[in-house]
Amino acid sequence: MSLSRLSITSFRNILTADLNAGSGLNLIYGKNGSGKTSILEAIFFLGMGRSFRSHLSQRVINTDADNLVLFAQLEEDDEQTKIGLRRHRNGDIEVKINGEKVKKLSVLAETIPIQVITPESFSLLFEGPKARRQFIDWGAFHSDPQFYQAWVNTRRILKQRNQLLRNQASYSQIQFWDKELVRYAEQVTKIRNHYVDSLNALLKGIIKEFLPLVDINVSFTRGWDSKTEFSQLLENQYPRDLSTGHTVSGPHKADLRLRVGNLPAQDALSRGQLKLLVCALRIAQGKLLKQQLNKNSIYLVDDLPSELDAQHRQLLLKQLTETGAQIFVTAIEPSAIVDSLTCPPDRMFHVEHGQVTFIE
Ligand SMILES: Nc1ncnc2c1ncn2[C@@H]1O[C@H](COP(=O)(O)OP(=O)(O)OP(=O)(O)O)[C@@H](O)[C@H]1O
Repeated sequence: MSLSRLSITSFRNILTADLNAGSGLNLIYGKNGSGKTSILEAIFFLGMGRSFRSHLSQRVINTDADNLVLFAQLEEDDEQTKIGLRRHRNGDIEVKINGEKVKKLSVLAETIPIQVITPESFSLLFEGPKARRQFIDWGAFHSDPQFYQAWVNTRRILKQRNQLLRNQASYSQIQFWDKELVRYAEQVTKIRNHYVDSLNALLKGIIKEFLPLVDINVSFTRGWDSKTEFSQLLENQYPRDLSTGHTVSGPHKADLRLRVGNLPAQDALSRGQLKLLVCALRIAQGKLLKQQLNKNSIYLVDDLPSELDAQHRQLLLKQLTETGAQIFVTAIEPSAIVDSLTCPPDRMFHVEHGQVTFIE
């Protein structure tokens, strides 16, 4: 899977741009504020219907426009897929795949599996468990078709349960929902657990190359005490849930634990090492998807050179290119990437004041 054509209209400072991308490494370079990240953000927006930089999607629409328009042509084997997206300032979003209107944005994510590595990717480790859970769920979503609906159902029931708790409902009223909650929560947990197990096998090899001297351990925690059945836990914790007004433990608290010896990874590793660990996690995800579904991810790597020395830059680019996936990399100076590659980039684009130029 690769994106052969990308057309951007009224996205941040890009008024119009047309890129014919290569199926390998695409280098996007330009000065600060020129619009490099905006190109990656536009690709991400096409895959997710939202930005990776801002929760407020209207912020990505160019200040002088009412809506933004994105179009992409994807190639997989001999098949072509055309995706069009229009996002209005009032929040309306229209998506078409091969001319057909699409209602659920999850169809976009299924069509374009996207991996993002940005200088902010550390948040995967530093922020609360939400970002790490999203990391697991990206893989669970792609690797098991049952996951999405099971997770949607879990969240829906949790919401209803929490509403009842806030209304001081009796345990017998809550119990009705708990039966269904347990069923979906167990399904979600099983898929997540299985996914992290499969990922670990690949991850070990990648981490060994990136951080050979560090003993990193990655494990899955399901969101409640490992010795107690979920149904029992819900019953035991009812008084506490009632007093807090929400379900304290459950699959919505699942996490990925990253440890170096006895310490959390963020306390034991330098910033550069943390960046490499995040990259290793993302590369492992891409490789696993390729193994499981023979589907390539698209990697968006913003400001790749930052925080990395020349040796690790080289190593990261080697690992990324070896995945066989299409890669979009940004840098201020092209030499920061070109000098770390064993062969020239597939395509190069220069960005200046939102204008994108293909460099022959
Ligand atoms: N909605 C918008 N409308 C118009 N311009 C915008 C909008 N949002 C952001 N910008 C501008 O678009 C520019 C593009 O920023 P972007 O982050 O893509 O640059 P960059 O090349 O990645 O820079 P850096 O190297 O500093 O990360 C910025 O100058 C920003 O002020």
